[in-house]
Amino acid sequence: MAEKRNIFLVGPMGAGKSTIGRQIARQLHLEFFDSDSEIERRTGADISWVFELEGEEGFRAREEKVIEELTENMGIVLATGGGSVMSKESRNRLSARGVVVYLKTPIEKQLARTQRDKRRPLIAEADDPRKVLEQLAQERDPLYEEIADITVQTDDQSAKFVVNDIIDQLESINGLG
Ligand SMILES: Nc1ncnc2c1ncn2[C@@H]1O[C@H](COP(=O)(O)OP(=O)(O)OP(=O)(O)O)[C@@H](O)[C@H]1O
Ligand SMILES: O=C(O)C1=C[C@@H](O)[C@@H](O)[C@H](O)C1
Ligand SMILES: [Mg+2]
Repeated sequence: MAEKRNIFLVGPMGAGKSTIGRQIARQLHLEFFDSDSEIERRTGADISWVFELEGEEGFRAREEKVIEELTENMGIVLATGGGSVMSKESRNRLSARGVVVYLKTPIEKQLARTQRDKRRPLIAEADDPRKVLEQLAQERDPLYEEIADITVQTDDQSAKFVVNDIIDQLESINGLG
């Protein structure tokens, strides 16, 4: 049997990491984790509450710890938070311990997909969410690219199409599929 490797999804807010990660896990019969949900489970508070109480710095420390622990697994799918790649330690752990899938998504789509969601305090409270997303993209795109083994455009493709595309690409990588 092929070795069970991890699949890690990275990319910006609204790229579809949680949605697509969950579907990949279901199709491949792997366990699914989401670093944002894990932080919420452990703290008993939602993401915006953690930001409010502990600041972004406190949230990032929790995120790094969750990624450190979850990447110790074997054979999971992990949807990471959009800013997790800001940590060099997390980038190292993600690229060493699984196949990294980058969901590349234009700002326009990110805006449309994140409109009614309170889980993203960085844009929920911004006067100009577009500008925030542009600044984050400038800073983070090179970091997503740096660790990506597979890059998938999620522009106009349905979540189902993106899931199948990723599974096809995973199958051509040694040890998966
Ligand atoms: N390919 C797609 N086509 C259309 N809608 C999508 C697609 N992928 C995700 N969505 C929708 O976009 C919204 C945001 O997706 P999701 O929460 O999975 O993003 P995310 O990458 O996990 O964001 P975050 O980094 O903030 O956790 C959801 O409502 C989801 O249903
Ligand atoms: O891009 C980001 O910095 C974030 C993305 C979300 O997944 C959450 O982790 C949080 O809202 C911060
Ligand atoms: Mg998510």
